Amino acid sequence: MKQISENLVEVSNLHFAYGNNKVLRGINLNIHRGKVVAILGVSGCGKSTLLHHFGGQLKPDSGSVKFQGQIIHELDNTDLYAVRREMGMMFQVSGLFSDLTVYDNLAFPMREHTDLSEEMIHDLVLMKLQAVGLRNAHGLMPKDLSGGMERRVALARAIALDPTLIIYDEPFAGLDPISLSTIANLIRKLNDALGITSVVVTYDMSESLKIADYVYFIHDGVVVAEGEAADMLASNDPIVYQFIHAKPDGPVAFHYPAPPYAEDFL
Ligand SMILES: Nc1ncnc2c1ncn2[C@@H]1O[C@H](COP(=O)(O)OP(=O)(O)OP(=O)(O)O)[C@@H](O)[C@H]1O
Repeated sequence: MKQISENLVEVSNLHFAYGNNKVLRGINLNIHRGKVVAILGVSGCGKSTLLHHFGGQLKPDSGSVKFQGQIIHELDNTDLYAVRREMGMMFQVSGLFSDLTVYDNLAFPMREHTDLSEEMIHDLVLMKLQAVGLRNAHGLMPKDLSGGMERRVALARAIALDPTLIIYDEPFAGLDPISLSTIANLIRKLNDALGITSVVVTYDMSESLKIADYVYFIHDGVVVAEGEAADMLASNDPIVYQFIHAKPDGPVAFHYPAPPYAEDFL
């Protein structure tokens, strides 16, 4: 019998460069089934680039990403398509269709990817909206939603096809503190209620540490620290401390790598 690994996703020694810009320099991390895992790092450290390897939009220069034991970059189109269906995604930009109601935005992936009847889709759409507290907003257009509501609809759409994994890319960006807390709590609640696995990629340390089980800190294309969220909050590790307390000075350099300053003067 095939043994099911505890890890839903395994990233091994992942390297990737855009031309000469080496963004990922040997990332190693695992996403445990059933957990909320946060991947934290400052803007531009390569978080989105890493995520694009999960769905096979980018191919590694070396190393691999495995999803349920399958090496993503070795899959043919049919298998890659099947894997992507198991991954729900929610991005900072909601990506809702502006000319469709909330209901139709949610029904869209179901109509597109399943043979379910309209009656069944109706029940499922309302169930997903209920899960994010917006059942009665089904008739609204995206322009009528607040930023927080729009993010919740996007979340409902991310779970439309009952994914195994949900990937959140900067889910808290641009939200007021109350909406931000609502989204954070929903990420945790949905993860546990639906028995799924969640990856939250963000620069928002405080909110993600509140809801994550495990945390990876990324800097300069490698994992520089990792651990249980509760341990990270109490950690004296200088790198972790600098990240969590947003200190501009510390082991993580403020300056872009450069030769000594004096060398730039003639
Ligand atoms: N399509 C691309 N072509 C060339 N360079 C890119 C491309 N996408 C990203 N980069 C570069 O790769 C680096 C990492 O970008 P990435 O978007 O992965 O970081 P990030 O941590 O997700 O940042 P942010 O939070 O600001 O989105 C940056 O230096 C960026 O300029």
